[in-house]
Amino acid sequence: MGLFDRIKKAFTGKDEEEDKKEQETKEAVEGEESANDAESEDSESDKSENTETPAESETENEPKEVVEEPEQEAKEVNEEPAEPVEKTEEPVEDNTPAESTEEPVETPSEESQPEETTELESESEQATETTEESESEVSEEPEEKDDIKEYDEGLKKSRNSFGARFNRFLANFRSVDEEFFDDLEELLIESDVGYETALKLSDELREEVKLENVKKRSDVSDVIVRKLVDMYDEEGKEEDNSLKFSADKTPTVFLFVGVNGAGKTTTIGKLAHRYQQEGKKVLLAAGDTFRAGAIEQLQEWGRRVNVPVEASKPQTDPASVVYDAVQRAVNDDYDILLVDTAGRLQNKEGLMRELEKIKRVITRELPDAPQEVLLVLDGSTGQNALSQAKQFNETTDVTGIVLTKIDGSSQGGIVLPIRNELHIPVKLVGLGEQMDDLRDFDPEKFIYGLFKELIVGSGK
Ligand SMILES: Nc1nc2c(ncn2[C@@H]2O[C@H](COP(=O)(O)OP(=O)(O)OP(=O)(O)O)[C@@H](O)[C@H]2O)c(=O)[nH]1
Repeated sequence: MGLFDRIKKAFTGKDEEEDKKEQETKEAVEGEESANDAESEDSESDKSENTETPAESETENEPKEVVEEPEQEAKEVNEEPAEPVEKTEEPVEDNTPAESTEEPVETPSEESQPEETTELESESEQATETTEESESEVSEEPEEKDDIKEYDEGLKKSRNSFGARFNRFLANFRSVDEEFFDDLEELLIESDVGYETALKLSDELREEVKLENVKKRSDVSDVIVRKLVDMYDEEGKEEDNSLKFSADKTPTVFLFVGVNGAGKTTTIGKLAHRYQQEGKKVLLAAGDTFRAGAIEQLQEWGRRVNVPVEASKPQTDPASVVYDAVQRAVNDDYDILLVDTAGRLQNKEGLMRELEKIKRVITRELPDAPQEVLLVLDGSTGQNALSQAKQFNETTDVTGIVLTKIDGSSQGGIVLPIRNELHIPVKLVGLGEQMDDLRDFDPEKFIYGLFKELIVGSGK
């Protein structure tokens, strides 16, 4: 089952096939009803014969109920989107292996990442065993529920912005012709799904739309959103969104790169808080010795979350600060070292050389480190974030992306080209400025947050 259907089934209890069947039943019933009406108009005497035939009167009554039921169900789901959290267990169950089973069992990551995995796995089991009871069970797992809610709220602006564009596009829909595909490409490019993705999608849709014989507005909407969601799902089959940790007792090192103001220091502060709360020994390294104030900013975060910072004077060689930090992390048995770096130097080449040097220093001391080179991108900058990612990726071995400032941004759709065109996994998402506002990236919840009305409400 594709992601579109998994989300749909999770929130409405039925997939596209079931939906289609109901639609057909409904149309059949309506057809039958109008045929019956015509018959009864034709002849008053026939009317008595019809009502006497039990088989016919049954078919007239039964399907009517089938049609009414789902409509009501869908209404409820649309009105209270955050409620059916228990139902999200199903898509998560389908996708979990791709995301989390690859994590090495012995690594410390077990303590952070798999917390969710275990929770989701046990939820899945419960789901198959006791679907009826799960509503009350979910209330005992507020963390999961809050997580969905945060994605839901954080992506509201992105969702509304795409939804508004999409509705305008649908309002103009007359028939599936060349103008339709031109408008579709424009819509997708405007919506930041990425140029290549937009063209690929519209090409694939040409075929699919023909095959599926799309005529109605709701069909068009369904086919487009399904394709968008399933293409994203498909492109991510090999993607591992979990953070990697040291496989032995040596410290794990995460190196943070990205342009000024993207949110590196804030993300480091949030992560330090997370691992500190989990009982890990965390050290920060102030590797941005270039920007005035950057060291103090990191030290301020260190004080807030009660984590030490290895720092030196401004303008010192950042590689030497990082060297000191690695030595300290090894000698004092730290679990995690988070390294801040400069977002800008005199020129791009200089910056990239500096990053390479920092990386070499780390690897010389700890051959398996850094376990992650995390590129921090300001998610609210849309296409700009995408081109930054392309540039960084050309010169630095980026292992994952942190997408910040998704809260209040209308550019959440940027996750689509990041995956479809760059193939770098998003690993963390910033959903606010506070220390708790950082989430492990969950592609399914993110996609639900982006398109929920268009998926859940599709075909209605
Ligand atoms: N709303 C929101 N704001 C964020 C988020 N992450 C960071 N910010 C804000 O973005 C601004 C810049 O963040 P920094 O962490 O200083 O960015 P930086 O990449 O370290 O910047 P430099 O130190 O200049 O290289 C700050 O005001 C943060 O509070 C987020 O997820 N959501």
